[in-house]
Amino acid sequence: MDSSISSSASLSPLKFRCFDPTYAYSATTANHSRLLSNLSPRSFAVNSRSSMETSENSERKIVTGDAGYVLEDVPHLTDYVLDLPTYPNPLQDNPSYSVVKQYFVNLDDTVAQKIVVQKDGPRGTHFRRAGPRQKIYFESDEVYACIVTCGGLCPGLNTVIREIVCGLHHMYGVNKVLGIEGGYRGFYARNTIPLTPKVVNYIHKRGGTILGTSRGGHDTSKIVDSIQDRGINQVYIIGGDGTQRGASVIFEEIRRRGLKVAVAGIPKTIDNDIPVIDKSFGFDTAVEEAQRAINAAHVEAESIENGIGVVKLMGRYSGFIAMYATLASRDVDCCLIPESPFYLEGPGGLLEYVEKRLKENGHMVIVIAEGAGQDLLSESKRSKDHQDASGNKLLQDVGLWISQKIKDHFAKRKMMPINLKYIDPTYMIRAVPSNASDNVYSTLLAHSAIHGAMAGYTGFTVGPVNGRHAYIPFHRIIEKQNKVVITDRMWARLLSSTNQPSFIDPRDITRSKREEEEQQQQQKPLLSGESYMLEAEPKPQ
Ligand SMILES: Nc1ncnc2c1ncn2[C@@H]1O[C@H](COP(=O)(O)OP(=O)(O)OP(=O)(O)O)[C@@H](O)[C@H]1O
Ligand SMILES: O=P(O)(O)OC[C@H]1O[C@](O)(CO)[C@@H](O)[C@@H]1O
Ligand SMILES: [Mg+2]
Repeated sequence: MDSSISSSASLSPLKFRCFDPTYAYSATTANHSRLLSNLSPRSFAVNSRSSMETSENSERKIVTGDAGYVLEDVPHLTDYVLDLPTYPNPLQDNPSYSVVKQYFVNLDDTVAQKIVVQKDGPRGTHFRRAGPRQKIYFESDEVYACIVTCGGLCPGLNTVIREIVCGLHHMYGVNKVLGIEGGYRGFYARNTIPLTPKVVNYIHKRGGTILGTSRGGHDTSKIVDSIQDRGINQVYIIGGDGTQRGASVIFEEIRRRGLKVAVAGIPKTIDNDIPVIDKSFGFDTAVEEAQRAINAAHVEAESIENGIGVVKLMGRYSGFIAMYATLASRDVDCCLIPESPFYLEGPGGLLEYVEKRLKENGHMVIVIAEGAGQDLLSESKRSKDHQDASGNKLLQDVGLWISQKIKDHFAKRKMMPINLKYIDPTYMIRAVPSNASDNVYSTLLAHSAIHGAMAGYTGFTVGPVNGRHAYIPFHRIIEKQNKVVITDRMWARLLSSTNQPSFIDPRDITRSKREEEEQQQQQKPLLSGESYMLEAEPKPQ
């Protein structure tokens, strides 16, 4: 019996559920049929809920247990490839690792998404714990891996590349790793780079990605053709939400073709906008670097009468960098993020607050995330929607816009001369090498991805959930974005540290809370099993 099955089967009593009828095809094939034959036929329940946005065929492997326990499992090669042989994990003979007690992850280990629980509350969603398994599905000399980086830059990309190459080599004796140049389109339109531990030895000290990156150019069948033609059987895809969507489609096509190819996603996003995981690599480095710009803005503002420093930071839809840099700095008087609407004119508006701060303090610092206030800009400039090659909305420069608005306000009113300095460090923050903690974090992500692929898991993104690395099915990563919740304590801490007005109409707070509650309600059936057409019966003991 293969590892995924034994692990699932031992979580008894179990209820197997899926959300898409296409699951039936894999359930009746390969090893899963053996597992399912051990369960009551009624335990196979189908729900009419629509499948995820980008991959219509996506299946969801849901295992339920006692007390509202739910495992949102990831696919395994044995779901659709028949009779795959297994091999002992070479790590057990590795001098560095073999001394570790219980080095291999217990097949039943799962990681809880919700760790604050009540006595009688449901245990909630869990994910399969990441880490090395005793049995693996690839022999060392059989593996032909490739790595691709897509989307915008992020500190730590080179570290992840380095650690995939070195991890595969040192832990599993894999020598064939190919770097795909220039993002997804590199699979079919660019050269490849053979990657060895020697080639990647020093790359973690450099910013960017040695492989290059791009937006757009995702042609699924050409990409999978290239994977198939080259004989690649492990695909490591490093990128943000768009990239993970692309990875999900690639995985679906690979499964459709029945290929023994593991697809592992490593989440990269400087904006920290990927849900489920604790945080993304490079985020700490970005916040640290952002603080240097805030310090400069503060020094400039403080040194001159009525000085105003404006710093624009990245954050297209999520203002995490701005929020954390502001909280860390304590020199910021106002932080504006996409999640928190604001207005300029009138009582309680931004301009009134700027006047107040200058009168009280003689200077002020404003941090603004690039996605903040875009509705105001669009109104004033009547701009058309422009998109980048991946379909992401191109933003207007809110930093320049707000600086001009503040200048115009004080000029018009002839009340006090101001000195405004606008600093835009956005790309400087992205292009630096990762700091020490992001380097270690990136290493763990790379290793978790390798262990997962070697153990035959596929169609997953790896990342820490409450501090423990887990394998998360693609659909959970791409179904929504991680955003700052402005009704949470962290944003309240920020408001209290800057003393800025919340700029929010109390009615908006009520609406936001209601939306959150509704969202939780929508998820409830998944946790409690209420919406399933057939209720599963526990396996007879
Ligand atoms: N829905 C999708 N289906 C297939 N491919 C996609 C999809 N969305 C995006 N991609 C591809 O993923 C790659 C990266 O996407 P995108 O430019 O949005 O960056 P990202 O991965 O979200 O990173 P970031 O936004 O953090 O810079 C692009 O090559 C794009 O074509
Ligand atoms: O200019 P580029 O490379 O398209 O990237 C800009 C975007 O990439 C990000 O860094 C990540 O999504 C955003 O914060 C930013 O809007
Ligand atoms: Mg993105």
